[in-house]
Amino acid sequence: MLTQSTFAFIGGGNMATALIGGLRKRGVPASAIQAVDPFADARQRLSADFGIATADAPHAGLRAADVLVLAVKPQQFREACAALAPHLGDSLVISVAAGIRLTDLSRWLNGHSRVVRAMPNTPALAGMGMTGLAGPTGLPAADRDMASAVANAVGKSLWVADDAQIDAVTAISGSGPAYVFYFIEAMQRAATELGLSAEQGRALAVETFVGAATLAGESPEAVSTLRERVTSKGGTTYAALTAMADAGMGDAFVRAMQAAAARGREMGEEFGRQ
Ligand SMILES: NC(=O)C1=CN([C@@H]2O[C@H](COP(=O)(O)OP(=O)(O)OC[C@H]3O[C@@H](n4cnc5c(N)ncnc54)[C@H](OP(=O)(O)O)[C@@H]3O)[C@@H](O)[C@H]2O)C=CC1
Ligand SMILES: O=C(O)[C@@H]1CCC=N1
Repeated sequence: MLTQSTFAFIGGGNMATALIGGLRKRGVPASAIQAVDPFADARQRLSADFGIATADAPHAGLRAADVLVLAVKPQQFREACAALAPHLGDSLVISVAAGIRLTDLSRWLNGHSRVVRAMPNTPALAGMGMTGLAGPTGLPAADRDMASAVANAVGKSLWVADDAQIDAVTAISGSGPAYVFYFIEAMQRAATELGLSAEQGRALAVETFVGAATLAGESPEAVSTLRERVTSKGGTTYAALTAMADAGMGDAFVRAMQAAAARGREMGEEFGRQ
């Protein structure tokens, strides 16, 4: 499916780079991918890394794209749609922007209905992304399959029932890598305070995340059971988890994700009002 199709990216930053890299790895030829970005450095990097054609503004050639991926910042989104609209053909349009609602995306593209809202994450750069997807009622099955295939080129994906749930996906897995990095940083700091080097701390923390996440992914057991199995009675893990509970970390963590989801909804209002 992917190798028979043509792709255009509007915005050539982090997310576009991850997705273009994934498509190339899946065998999509460079000649089937193009990108638009006003930033000369971004264009140069994309041509050097992937050998794809780039342009500084939307143009008639975009009509030929089977799939158009909108990967600009939410603040730049409406303007990017306005510039794209005169050159939009019948492409499937996939937006990866946080907060931007499907109804606004469609409205800004003059009622275009072949639209999908996607929320990937930066592990996509390592081919281990997780992407949430939502589409309008009546989205053709072929468009759903294509959006899944694009997302799966950089990892895994799941569909949610409606657009609003993408704000929840954003709070959990879209922003999620930052929470993991935050914990790795804290573990690294603790390691140095406990007499290990920063490099040793990083290696221990990273491998622990990789190992624990792999175990949780492979095991049919509840995650709480996996946690309990580490926690020997009266032992070190119990001491650590008690300190975390005393500090209210679990609740604080849930509140943090509620704040992220609320910000996503707020961005939808803020940028969708225009
Ligand atoms: N980073 C992340 O973890 C995730 C990000 N996202 C979403 O992905 C989107 C892109 O994020 P990211 O890749 O990190 O951002 P970047 O800033 O890396 O990339 C955006 C690029 O788009 C360019 N641009 C600005 N205006 C236009 C325009 N009108 N037409 C074409 N290109 C334009 C920017 O140029 P310039 O720099 O000159 O403005 C920049 O090069 C955002 O909407 C974000 O919400 C989704 C999931 C995760
Ligand atoms: O912080 C943000 O708004 C974007 C969306 C998910 C990750 N980064």
